[in-house]
Amino acid sequence: MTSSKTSNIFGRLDPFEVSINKPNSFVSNVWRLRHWMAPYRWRIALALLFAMLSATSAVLIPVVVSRVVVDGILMHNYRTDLPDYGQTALIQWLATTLNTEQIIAAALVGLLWVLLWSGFGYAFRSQLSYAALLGLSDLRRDLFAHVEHLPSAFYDRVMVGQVLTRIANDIESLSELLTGVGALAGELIPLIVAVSVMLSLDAMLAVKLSPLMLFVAGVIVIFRLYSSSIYQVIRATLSRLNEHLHEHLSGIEIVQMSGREALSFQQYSAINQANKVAETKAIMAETVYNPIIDNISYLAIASILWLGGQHVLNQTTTLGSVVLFLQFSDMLFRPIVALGDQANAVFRAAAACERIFGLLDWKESLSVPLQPIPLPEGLEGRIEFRDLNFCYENGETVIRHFNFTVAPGENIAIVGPTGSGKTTLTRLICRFYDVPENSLFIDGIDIMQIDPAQIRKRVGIIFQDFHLFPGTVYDNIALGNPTITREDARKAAELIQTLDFIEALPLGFDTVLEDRGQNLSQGQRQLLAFTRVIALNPEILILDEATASIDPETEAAIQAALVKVTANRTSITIAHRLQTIRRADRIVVLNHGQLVEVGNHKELMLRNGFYKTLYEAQLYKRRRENTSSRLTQDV
Ligand SMILES: Nc1ncnc2c1ncn2[C@@H]1O[C@H](COP(=O)(O)OP(=O)(O)OP(=O)(O)O)[C@@H](O)[C@H]1O
Repeated sequence: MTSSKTSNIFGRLDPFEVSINKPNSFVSNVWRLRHWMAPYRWRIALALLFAMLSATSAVLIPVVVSRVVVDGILMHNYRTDLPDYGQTALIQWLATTLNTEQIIAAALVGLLWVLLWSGFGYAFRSQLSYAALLGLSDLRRDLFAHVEHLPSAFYDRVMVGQVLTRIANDIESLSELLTGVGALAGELIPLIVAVSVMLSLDAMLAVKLSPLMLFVAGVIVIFRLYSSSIYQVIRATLSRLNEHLHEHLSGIEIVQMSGREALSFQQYSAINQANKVAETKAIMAETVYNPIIDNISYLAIASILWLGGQHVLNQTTTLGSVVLFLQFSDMLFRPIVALGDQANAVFRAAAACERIFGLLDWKESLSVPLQPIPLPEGLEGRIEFRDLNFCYENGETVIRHFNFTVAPGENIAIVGPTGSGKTTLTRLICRFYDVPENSLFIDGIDIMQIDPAQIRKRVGIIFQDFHLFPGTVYDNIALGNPTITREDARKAAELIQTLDFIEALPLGFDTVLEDRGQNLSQGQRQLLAFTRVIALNPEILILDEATASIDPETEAAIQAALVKVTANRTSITIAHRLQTIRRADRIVVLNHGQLVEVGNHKELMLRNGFYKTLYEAQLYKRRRENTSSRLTQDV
């Protein structure tokens, strides 16, 4: 029995198609971030404590100036009914202790609060940024671990580049959000402290000023709603510009060969123009917005002088309190403006959260048996297809009623026109996809009852597009498998006749392969791919057109080595060039996913069927190519 394939929360949608317009999802997504931030909660708590201490110090600076210096020292108006948070007593004590004037003591205490304000502010920001960095680095690691285990079917639909940019860019957006929220907390705490001080000094004046704050908040909200749509267009056009650049530069030779430069230029210019229009709108909006915000703060100063002045004349407040209100005006507006400035980061983070968690929640996986049947120690290598039908996600059946048995140790070749299903068959044996139960067996065990990881340890495959990882030659042969020693790698290289070329490299097996083996020739890269699979010593070997890009001399060496490695080992070779598989025990001929003929080369040629037509067509094509290349050389 196998566990059923887990359904995903977005049905058939991809995580990158998920709309961000899901009410409440942002709040719940941000709330979910606590899972990654929780290990750093003490650091966050410490950061918040520093923020409070910084805010308190920030508020005490104006208190010293207004209540002690203006009201007390300059106006001699010591009103004990108004709070001064112990500053008058502290300054008087300091003046007596230092035997100095009160104004000097006030300046020293003011300096102390300035130093504490900046010191605690620095400690708050650094602790919070570090906590965000650690939490998001854990999230990035978890995301990578998750995408690494998503099955091939997922990557058939979603481009790898898309996953990469999502992991990089979306985490960056979250980082902006977390540090932005931290910065906001750093502004909001002084705001709260300032408002409570203002209410305790002159509640009426504070209430009279509140409509102005609401007006500022309204202006900011309207502006940010308008600008967010512009910034969305800017982001979309920028990423399309990048995509266009990437696609056209990576295929620059094809673009130039097919004379597509002008068309490509036109397309790029059109997106660039759309970006320019949006950027211009953004510049216009910002140039109107910034002076408005600046002028609003002057309006606040004027309102405080006007309303506060009346209170001073009525003797309901002191001059020092008005000075304090003036000093606080910046503290009141800065958080509201900062909140507006963070709006874009919040919109970006909302989309990023949606995609990150959409990807993390993507539960697509291969069916894994609850109690897998272990593969026997020494695998015979019998592969049995019983009326196998298979279709990819798009629903079209690509393998139809396929019945065939590969005997232990047999060397099979699969041939057929392009798109006939050759590669698909080999991918099914490697269990990159789920197949219907009781349709594919290895050594008599239904492949759906075997743990996929087990299968991949016992089946070696050389893909058409083999992949070399950053690292040394040895790293690329062993691929982190601790059971493959250097000696194994050496033996494999010897068998496949790659030892000479590896030892000729500057550091032999320790030579670092730059940029996916760009410092090797195509043939050398393919030889390494062969060495890798032979070092693994798999019981079943699959070769997908693996000799396609090797020069005749290297190919001859490989063919000789292959005779050795395929002896007494089940092997399946997909080869487009039919001359290379003439020695196969049996050749399976596929057409439109169906088995049309089976037999060895001789038998199939005698049958005068589909294989013979394919073979002769290829021979004819090859002769024509050779003739035309000879003619070109003669000319
Ligand atoms: N990942 C995929 N998702 C959807 N359809 C696919 C996928 N891979 C292959 N196909 C389709 O399945 C069919 C068989 O493809 P397959 O690659 O197995 O053929 P092939 O015989 O190996 O072709 P070629 O000789 O060109 O490599 C084709 O119609 C192809 O378009």
